Amino acid sequence: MSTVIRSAGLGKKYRSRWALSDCSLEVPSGRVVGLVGPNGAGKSTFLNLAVGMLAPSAGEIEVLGERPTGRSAPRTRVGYVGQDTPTYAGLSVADHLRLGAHLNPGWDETQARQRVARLGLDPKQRAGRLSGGQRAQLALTLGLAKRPELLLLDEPVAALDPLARREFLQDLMEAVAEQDLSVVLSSHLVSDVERACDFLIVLVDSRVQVAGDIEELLGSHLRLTGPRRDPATLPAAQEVVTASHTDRQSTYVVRTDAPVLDPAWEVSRLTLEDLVLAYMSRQALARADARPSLEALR
Ligand SMILES: Nc1ncnc2c1ncn2[C@@H]1O[C@H](COP(=O)(O)OP(=O)(O)OP(=O)(O)O)[C@@H](O)[C@H]1O
Repeated sequence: MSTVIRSAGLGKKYRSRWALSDCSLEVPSGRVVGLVGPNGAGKSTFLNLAVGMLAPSAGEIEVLGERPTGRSAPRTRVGYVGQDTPTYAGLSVADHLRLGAHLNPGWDETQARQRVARLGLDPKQRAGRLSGGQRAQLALTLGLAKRPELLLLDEPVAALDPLARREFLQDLMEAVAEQDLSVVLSSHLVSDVERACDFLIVLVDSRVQVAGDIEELLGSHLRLTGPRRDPATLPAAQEVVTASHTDRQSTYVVRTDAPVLDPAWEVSRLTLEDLVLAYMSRQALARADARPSLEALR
């Protein structure tokens, strides 16, 4: 398996506050990676470090085998579309395509033109006169036509209407299949991740909570419901992600590779949303310093 992003102990600090801390990851190539987390979790910070717009305060990051801020940074091999869908207000759609062709050795003119036509964007229209969603589409078109090996997208679909969003994710999956492309996209929407992604990173409070192949993660997480039970009595092979209790009943989300043999438990699988929410609420509990003791969670 080759790796497109590798980070070890990566961190970024603003004054005394860590925007990203202790991030150690290996992102495999040829995947569409969903980077999910609440506002302020550190998603943009991670993407900015990967594209070389920020330098780490701690640890290191390699993208396509190179340091993103170094001399041999793979700038032409990495596409990036930021949250603010960067376009030049005074330039027309056609000007943007010309600029893209000028700046990028691997520029795919046909793809860019076809996409602009399919989206119904007027080549003569200035970017400043496009709607927010149209500007986002233009920025995404530029990102794809660059034909990067790795495409980093920060909230790419936030400004798009539901149909446009679905079509864009479809385009992305086709590009991955046809162009030998890897993608990391940040999103608040688990439904988008579910539709397009096969690898998940959950980031909360500047820390990676869980990362891995989505099918494997869904296969190794279970919900156990049964008679009320203290977490200390669970087998060591069952890592507790979340726990909640009523007077008589306990519900755990556990990570385990071993089968659950205890007949007292009703065992069920998680949806991707359940999984993401479990890791988010675990971190929220840790933040509130409410360890999952039976009393605290009553
Ligand atoms: N330039 C900056 N100066 C100071 N703090 C910053 C700066 N940029 C980001 N931060 C802080 O770093 C943390 C992580 O921010 P980041 O933008 O990476 O989060 P995010 O997960 O992308 O959030 P969102 O989903 O809202 O875009 C936040 O607490 C934010 O306030």
